[in-house]
Amino acid sequence: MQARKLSFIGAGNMPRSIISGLVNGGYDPKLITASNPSTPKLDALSKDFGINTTQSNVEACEAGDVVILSVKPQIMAATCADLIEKTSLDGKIMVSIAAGITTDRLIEMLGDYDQVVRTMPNTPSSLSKGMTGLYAPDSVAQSDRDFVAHVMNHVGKTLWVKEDSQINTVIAAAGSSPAYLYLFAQAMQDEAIKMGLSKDDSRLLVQQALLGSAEMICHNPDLEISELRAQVTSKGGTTHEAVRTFQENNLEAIVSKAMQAAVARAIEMSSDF
Ligand SMILES: NC(=O)C1=CN([C@@H]2O[C@H](COP(=O)(O)OP(=O)(O)OC[C@H]3O[C@@H](n4cnc5c(N)ncnc54)[C@H](O)[C@@H]3O)[C@@H](O)[C@H]2O)C=CC1
Ligand SMILES: O=C(O)[C@@H]1CCC=N1
Repeated sequence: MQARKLSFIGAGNMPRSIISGLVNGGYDPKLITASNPSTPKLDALSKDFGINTTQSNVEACEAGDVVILSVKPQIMAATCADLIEKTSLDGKIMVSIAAGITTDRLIEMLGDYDQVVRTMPNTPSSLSKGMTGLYAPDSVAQSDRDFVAHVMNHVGKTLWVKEDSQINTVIAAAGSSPAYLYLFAQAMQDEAIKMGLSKDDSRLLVQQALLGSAEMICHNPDLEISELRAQVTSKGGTTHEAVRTFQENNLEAIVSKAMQAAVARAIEMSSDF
């Protein structure tokens, strides 16, 4: 696929993860520009990945064929208003990674410019183990959809959803979920420390168990996740007791409530911003 110039408006954690995955995956850093009001994050991006940087969003926008709006949802409207006032978007594909900004709202923020793709990536993108959900309105050509997916495929796997609202499910299941898994990992590490192991040894046990379990899911697509669990759970054994404890304490209900809370917040954000 022919390379295009990419610009990131906002240079925080998420764009850094994507840029890291892109450059490490062979994307030419000279084709990438990022903007941010302050310089420390830009300096780090320039030093670590050799990309172009600027403190001007307008300059970054003008440098890109594909412009990835990577600011916090709260300032998306003001950021877009500034861009459309000071420069032309003609011919550009505008991509949002923001949670809780619907595609219709994004088009509105961009002065009815409808060449937009809404995406929802996650931070493991920095290791090219990311998961990105994508949605685009009918106005976006297939070649442009393919290019945006091609960019995000540099940093992991991609999944197109058919409706804008399904991006909220992507948020709950993949955008936010690394934090749930870190919470779980942290709780396990803390308990192993209480049981007498060092912090490093506890972390090693937990990280390798999570990594191996994720790989088991990936490498056994024909097995239900519940079957993988059954393989660990010897009758009358230790796992049975631990899983029974989770289930008696409603782990599934807690996960359901937490995912619903993420979706509810995304919906709330779409009316707030
Ligand atoms: N962190 C995550 O796991 C994920 C974040 N997102 C989305 O990514 C977006 C960015 O999130 P993070 O990178 O985590 O936030 P962050 O807080 O790390 O970065 C925000 C950046 O925007 C910069 N900024 C502030 N005002 C600006 C302006 N007027 N113009 C340009 N840049 C400005 C800040 O200096 C900061 O570097 C959000 O919309 C969030 O919803 C999406 C998926 C996952
Ligand atoms: O917490 C958030 O709002 C962003 C979106 C998904 C992950 N972080």
